[in-house]
Amino acid sequence: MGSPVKVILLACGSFSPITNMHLRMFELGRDALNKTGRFQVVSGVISPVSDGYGKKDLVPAKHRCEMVRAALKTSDWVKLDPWECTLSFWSPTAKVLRHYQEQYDSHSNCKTTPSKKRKKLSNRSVSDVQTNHIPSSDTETDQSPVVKLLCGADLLESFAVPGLWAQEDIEYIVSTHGLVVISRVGTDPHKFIYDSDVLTKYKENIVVVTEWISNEISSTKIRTALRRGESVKYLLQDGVIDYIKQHQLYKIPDNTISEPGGGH
Ligand SMILES: Nc1ncnc2c1ncn2[C@@H]1O[C@H](COP(=O)(O)OP(=O)(O)OP(=O)(O)O)[C@@H](O)[C@H]1O
Ligand SMILES: NC(=O)c1ccc[n+]([C@@H]2O[C@H](COP(=O)(O)O)[C@@H](O)[C@H]2O)c1
Repeated sequence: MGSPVKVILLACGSFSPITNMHLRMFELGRDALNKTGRFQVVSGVISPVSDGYGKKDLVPAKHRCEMVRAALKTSDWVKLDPWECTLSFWSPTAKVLRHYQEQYDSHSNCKTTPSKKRKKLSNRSVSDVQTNHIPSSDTETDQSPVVKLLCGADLLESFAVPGLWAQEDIEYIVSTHGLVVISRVGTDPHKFIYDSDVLTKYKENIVVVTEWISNEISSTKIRTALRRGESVKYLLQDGVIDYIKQHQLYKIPDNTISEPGGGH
């Protein structure tokens, strides 16, 4: 077997706030890909969504980035990339993946001596990616890593929500990049892939990882606990909890608490 294809795992999401489950996703994804022997995960990247996404309870990007930075103090291979969230407008995930792939391709090209012709991953044919084509010639072994989307099975299943994803974006993501999907309570990613023609067509590019130690840590539940003044210790990194306390995030603003006997 040739040398494994290098992979960068990219997680896109709100991260409002980043939880221990987000961090665990990276460990599960890296283990699963490396164990196949076909891939070698070289790094992980967290790309928080822009404030322009406008989702409820999305605290400003600067806070979400600081919380990600605090959480990643315990990781030596996952990094924050603030590019997406410094934009004022929302970018579809396909565009985010393409951006990062181009960044890594151009970075790798800069490091290559002119005599070495590098085949750009973005120019790879779909069939190369589909079959996880392992390069054999000297000129090909030096390829830049492939950026794969690391996500929970709920995000995969959101592909079926009418109007949420463009069909060409789904096809681009799964054919050119590939997905690493972490199972989540209440989801059935294998059935979901079976039910979708496009996901079945590119199923070789989708790695489903079963989280046997299932837990339902979600940012939504963390925000609910914080709003109610309940402890979130051991669900978030301590540095993230400190940051939330310091900046008083996820509290009900005083002016929304009803006056006794009055409206808002
Ligand atoms: N408990 C979990 N198990 C598996 N995947 C998860 C889990 N929590 C989050 N993820 C994944 O992390 C990624 C980033 O998600 P996001 O920041 O939107 O988190 P979330 O907890 O789902 O947020 P929210 O509760 O605010 O909707 C998504 O791909 C999501 O599926
Ligand atoms: N059409 C799209 O590209 C599309 C649609 C919905 C969510 N997303 C992304 O999924 C991630 C998670 O979003 P939610 O927190 O709404 O589940 C975000 O990064 C968001 O940008 C992308």
